[in-house]
Amino acid sequence: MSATPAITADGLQKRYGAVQAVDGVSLEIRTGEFFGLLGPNGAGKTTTLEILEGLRKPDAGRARVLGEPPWPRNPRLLPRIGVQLQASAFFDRLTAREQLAAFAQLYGVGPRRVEEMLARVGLGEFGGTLAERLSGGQAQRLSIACALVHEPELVFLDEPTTGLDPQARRNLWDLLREINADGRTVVLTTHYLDEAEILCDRVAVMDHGRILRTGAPAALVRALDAPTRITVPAGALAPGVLAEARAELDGRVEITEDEVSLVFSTRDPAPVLALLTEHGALHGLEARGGTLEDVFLDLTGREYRE
Ligand SMILES: Nc1ncnc2c1ncn2[C@@H]1O[C@H](COP(=O)(O)OP(=O)(O)OP(=O)(O)O)[C@@H](O)[C@H]1O
Repeated sequence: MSATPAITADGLQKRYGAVQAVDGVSLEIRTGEFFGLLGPNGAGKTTTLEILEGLRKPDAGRARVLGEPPWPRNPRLLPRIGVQLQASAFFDRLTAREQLAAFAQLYGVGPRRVEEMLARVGLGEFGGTLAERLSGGQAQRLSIACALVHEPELVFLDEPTTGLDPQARRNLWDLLREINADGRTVVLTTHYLDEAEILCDRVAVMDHGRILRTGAPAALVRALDAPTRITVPAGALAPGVLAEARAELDGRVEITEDEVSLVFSTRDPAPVLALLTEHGALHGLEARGGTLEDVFLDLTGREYRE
């Protein structure tokens, strides 16, 4: 990883009428990093991305992308960055191959690269299919191929997996990982917590136009010091044992039971595990630490809604 950041932003602002869409965003994205802007709908992720892509002028603040100002539209940057357009922006009545070839031509890239890219994104057999006939996942792959056809160092992706079924999302995650493993810096926006957690080296958690926290997903979760939830099937402990445990662990462990589950919530799981082991109640045990959902709740005081 090079020491020069791929992107820096300082105090970015953007207002649309009464809406302050971006409200003082500062960030630094390292070269080679897989970076996520994470937040609920309307958090200002797309607007921030568009400023970094050079598609929108900020009202205030300063951005540098690969050492260059992205605005006004900077011709030195265009060959070095890839911007994934929404699938709906495809030209009408073109096949997947023709669509990609049109992008390749814009960048002066030859036809061999078009075939390579089709294969690379798993569309090798669909080159002759009309873009409008592709499935949601295939269309996303084609739009990613269009963003990559000129081999950019830095790729911007705006909610690349929105609307896809779980299998298609997983397949696309594999592709995105490969793109990053090639050495490219990847910046994506997402409102999916699991996606951010699984893919991103670091995320910026956004809400109401501001970045609330930036860090590696695991580090953000750890810093929260959220309790561990240990769950076993309801009835795993006899009522007498449970009553005794409640008395003994009072103040250290919160114990709740409904018809389905017996749940222990604690920052000190050892005595709970010892108790369950002693009573042969480990069958079906699940343990879960905090998640980015807890981080969001902690930062905003409200539940995260995708
Ligand atoms: N062109 C525009 N004109 C007016 N308001 C806009 C425009 N674009 C975005 N907004 C508003 O600015 C705010 C931030 O929008 P933005 O699209 O950046 O958020 P987002 O986090 O990407 O959300 P989403 O996932 O819904 O796209 C929202 O309140 C949105 O309604």
